[in-house]
Amino acid sequence: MPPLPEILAQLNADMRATDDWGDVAAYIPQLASVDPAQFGIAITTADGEVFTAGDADTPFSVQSITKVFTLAIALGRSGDQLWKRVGREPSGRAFNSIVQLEAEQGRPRNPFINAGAIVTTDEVLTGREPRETLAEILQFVRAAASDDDIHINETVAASETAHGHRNFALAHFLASCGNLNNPPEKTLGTYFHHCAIDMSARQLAMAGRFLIETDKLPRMILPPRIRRLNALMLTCGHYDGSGDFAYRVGLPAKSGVGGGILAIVPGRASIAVWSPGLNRYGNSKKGTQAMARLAREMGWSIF
Ligand SMILES: NC(=O)CC[C@H](N)C(=O)O
Repeated sequence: MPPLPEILAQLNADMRATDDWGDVAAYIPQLASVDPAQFGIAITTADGEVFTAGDADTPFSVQSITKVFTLAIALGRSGDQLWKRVGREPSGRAFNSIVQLEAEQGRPRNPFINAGAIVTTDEVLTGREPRETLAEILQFVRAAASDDDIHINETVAASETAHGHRNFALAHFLASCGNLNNPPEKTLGTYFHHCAIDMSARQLAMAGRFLIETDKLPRMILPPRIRRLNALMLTCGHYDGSGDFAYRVGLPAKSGVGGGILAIVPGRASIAVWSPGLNRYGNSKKGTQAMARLAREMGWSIF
């Protein structure tokens, strides 16, 4: 097998060789105006090595990938009590589905679809102000990445709020079912802001290290919880494309509508890939292709 830097350089070249980049998210202008023809990848290993290729230092909107960090904090705060409010089954529906939430009386299917992440955000927010909650989330992400240069993009957050009709519908429905502790506007404001964190692929791969489960790195959460977060990423991390991603790649992973994907190779590595064009499930098109090839070439599938 060629060394990892060579594999990444070849992957980067091959991803750029075709122009089927997919379509960027169009629901807010800040994402709609991103050039789809970009690709970056970063890998951090349990041994502390970092490998990158392509646009690995370009910041992008991590969006739903922050749901992993919020869930880790919510579980740290509330433990298994959280599961009274949100389930842990794959949704088989779009990430912003309204119909499923009604059919299931306001208990979202899992913490990685929008309704579920609104609930975990609400849980972390309970008893605090949005400012403190966002500071806690940012602090967690920065500590995980060993990098203080990670920030919330206020323009993206404002735009999410201005265009967030569907998320408002989900939050109000949750409130009507008694599954929101805070006013919908307050919880959503916090949710929109943590989704609006910008990171590069390098920063995201670094931030994912706490999910690797190894004695070689500082521990941020307990091993049983790491395993459970990984299980949820595998089964629910790509919305209604989760089965397809598990089939093609075979790694626990979480995607965001900004075109990022964070994948974990248990015991070995954290991988972040970014390419803003999306496939029909709203997951990065080239990012998924690249992950599939990398996992195959490195023999990294967990199966
Ligand atoms: N899939 C995503 O990344 C969705 C996150 C986005 N902020 C939303 O709420 O719609």
